[in-house]
Amino acid sequence: MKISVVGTGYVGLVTGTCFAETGNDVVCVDIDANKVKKLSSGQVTIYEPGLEKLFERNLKEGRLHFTTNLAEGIADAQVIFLALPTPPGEDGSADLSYILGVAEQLGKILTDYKVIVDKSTVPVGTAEKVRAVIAKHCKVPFDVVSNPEFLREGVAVDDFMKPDRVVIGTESERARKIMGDLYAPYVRQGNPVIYMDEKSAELTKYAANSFLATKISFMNEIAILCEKLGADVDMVRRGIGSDERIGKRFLFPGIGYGGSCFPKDVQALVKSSEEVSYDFKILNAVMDVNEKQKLFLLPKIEAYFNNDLKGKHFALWGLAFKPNTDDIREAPALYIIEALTKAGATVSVFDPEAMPNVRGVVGDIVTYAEHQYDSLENADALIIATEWSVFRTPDFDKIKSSLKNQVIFDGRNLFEVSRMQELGFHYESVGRTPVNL
Ligand SMILES: O=c1ccn([C@@H]2O[C@H](COP(=O)(O)OP(=O)(O)O[C@H]3OC[C@@H](O)[C@H](O)[C@H]3O)[C@@H](O)[C@H]2O)c(=O)[nH]1
Repeated sequence: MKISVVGTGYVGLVTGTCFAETGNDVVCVDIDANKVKKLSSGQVTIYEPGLEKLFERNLKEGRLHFTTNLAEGIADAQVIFLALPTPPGEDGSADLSYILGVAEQLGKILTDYKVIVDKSTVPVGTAEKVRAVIAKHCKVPFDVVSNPEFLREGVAVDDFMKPDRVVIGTESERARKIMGDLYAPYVRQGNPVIYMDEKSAELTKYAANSFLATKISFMNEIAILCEKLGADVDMVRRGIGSDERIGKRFLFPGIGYGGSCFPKDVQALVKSSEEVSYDFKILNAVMDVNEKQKLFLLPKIEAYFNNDLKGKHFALWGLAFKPNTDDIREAPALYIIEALTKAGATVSVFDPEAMPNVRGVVGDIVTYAEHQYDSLENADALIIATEWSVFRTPDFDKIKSSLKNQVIFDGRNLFEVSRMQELGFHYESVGRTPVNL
């Protein structure tokens, strides 16, 4: 099929590349001429494991093209995906100006039937707005479909190629047929293509992310209780996770969720609820819990250093909001850096991918270690904020010989408490008994 994808950010580039991978002819459109030049010359503009190989192959085999010219980009397309940013506005509601701006242009240039697909995360009622804007100028028939994306950073290619489900929101039989044909290669393993109305599809995306965020905040509160009651959150997690009604995934406590999706989507859903005079109590609590959880380790660190962090030096392992991405948006590590430096401490950081992005945000208020063990030099303690696999089985002797104190504050429960006891570390984590030396 001939596909056009407008917007080559995270969702757009993964969507375009993965559609080309099953033989579709894909033209990606972006207003950023510099980016289009890079992409056309074979340079992938995001860090995403596994994407580069697919991208290079489909570019080389002529199934993937890039242009800044919208009319050229959609000319032969049967389906046009809108993968444009919907950043939070001042009040937390989603800013639709990019999507409606492109819809306006499409209305003026459509010359034959097209399916226009909202791929971005958009509030309920957006498909209706997109249709109205296009219809203002357009003389030919078209359909608007809501097709939310559920891919996760770090495993985006897998999530797209083998989705748990595909959600298609439209009443049009014609559009349902086209979308069904397009996604058939991705659901061969039997996962469903779920057809529904637009509004339900739009809300499905927010509800999915908000439910996962709720699950995480719930487990983080259980972790707090475990510490107060002397229970072990890892045991509780296994005890409840083996109940199929609860499920094992997204039950890991830690220092809170971050990223470009959960914080924004939970806030946007609360905002949409307020706009219809509904107080979404659970999600307000989820946001509140998560805000506090990002600094969950601070009181532990302050208590260990007698509430005086002035002149203390910390090593911080992990900056990205989660492993396998260089994304630091709403990353708990940034909040920890801010709190420590405000308290007069210094921080030496290490992350396998995200240091350039952090340097762009906080500059030189921290030092950037060449290697994870370099960050430990003369540090009073090690803090862990992201569960990169490279941190999972470190050289504990090297840690011991580098740190001033054998002290680790672990925000992602990487290590076994009993092992840390054996190794002679003072070890504090999330929802588990601390090892006090
Ligand atoms: O058990 C868990 C799982 C996740 N998390 C945290 O939750 C946050 C989100 O993790 P995800 O893997 O979902 O991150 P992503 O933002 O890439 O994906 C999320 O938003 C985009 C949607 O399309 C995805 O479906 C959704 O998972 C991370 O900060 C992670 O550290 C936990 O704290 N505990």
